[in-house]
Amino acid sequence: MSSLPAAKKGECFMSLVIGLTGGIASGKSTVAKMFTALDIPVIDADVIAREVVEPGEASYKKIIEVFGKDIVGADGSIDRPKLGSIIFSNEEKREQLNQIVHPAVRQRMLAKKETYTEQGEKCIVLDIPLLFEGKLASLADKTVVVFVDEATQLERLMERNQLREQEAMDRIKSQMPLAEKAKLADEVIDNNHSVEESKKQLFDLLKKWEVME
Ligand SMILES: CC(C)(COP(=O)(O)OP(=O)(O)OC[C@H]1O[C@@H](n2cnc3c(N)ncnc32)[C@H](O)[C@@H]1O)[C@@H](O)C(=O)NCCC(=O)NCCS
Ligand SMILES: Nc1ncnc2c1ncn2[C@@H]1O[C@H](COP(=O)(O)OP(=O)(O)OP(=O)(O)O)[C@@H](O)[C@H]1O
Repeated sequence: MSSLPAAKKGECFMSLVIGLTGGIASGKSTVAKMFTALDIPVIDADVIAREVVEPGEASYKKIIEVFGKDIVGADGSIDRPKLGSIIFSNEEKREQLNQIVHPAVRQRMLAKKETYTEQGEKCIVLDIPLLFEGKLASLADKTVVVFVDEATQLERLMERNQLREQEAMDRIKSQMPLAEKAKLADEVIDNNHSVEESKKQLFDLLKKWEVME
């Protein structure tokens, strides 16, 4: 099985843009890797959100203005665990951070998407945890939610990030409930079971959308 080849230069062509979303630790990155393995480009909002707050970036300076110098670690970069512990338990602070970071993320994601479209990619994935919260669904032709029930989400999040239950619940509650996201999506991948089962669901979808043979 393989993904279809990119269009030739100059060929009249539209990319299928898939918005991949879900909740924290629901399995977006796990599914994103399946796209990458098919040579389908994935633009990851979490990666870009790290890039735009590197020292020297405009968002880095704004974060220090709002959250103070204490938010900078010994190496000069933003202390992410510290910033996380502030914003996941305080909605007002979270909103302040979102207002600094999200416009920069959106701009950089759009530029990358444009580049892939110009290269003639048949399918492009935007991996955006806050696709619905940030009203970004219009960037995609199709939306896919990676779904897990809350107990599984909590267990996987605590395990992966070594968090206590309350800290993990704060992070889960800082996002739109996954069941609501599932209702808004075009398609849902049920990731409560094995990774192989999720892969099968993804492949069925890609065949339906004629991205895969
Ligand atoms: C708070 C920060 C410093 C914590 O960094 P950390 O390295 O611990 O986590 P990471 O960035 O890998 O995010 C992990 C997950 O947390 C969730 N998350 C991150 N930011 C937010 C937010 N503002 N609101 C709700 N959920 C969020 C997402 O599901 C994300 O996949 C960081 O997440 C951040 O800068 N967030 C603001 C930017 C943002 O909204 N990023 C999400 C994609 S645009
Ligand atoms: N089907 C599965 N079975 C068991 N473990 C899984 C499954 N899918 C994902 N995981 C594990 O659950 C954790 C969360 O998965 P992943 O990192 O893909 O989620 P995510 O949605 O990208 O998270 P985040 O939004 O926080 O970046 C990881 O430790 C991953 O290995």
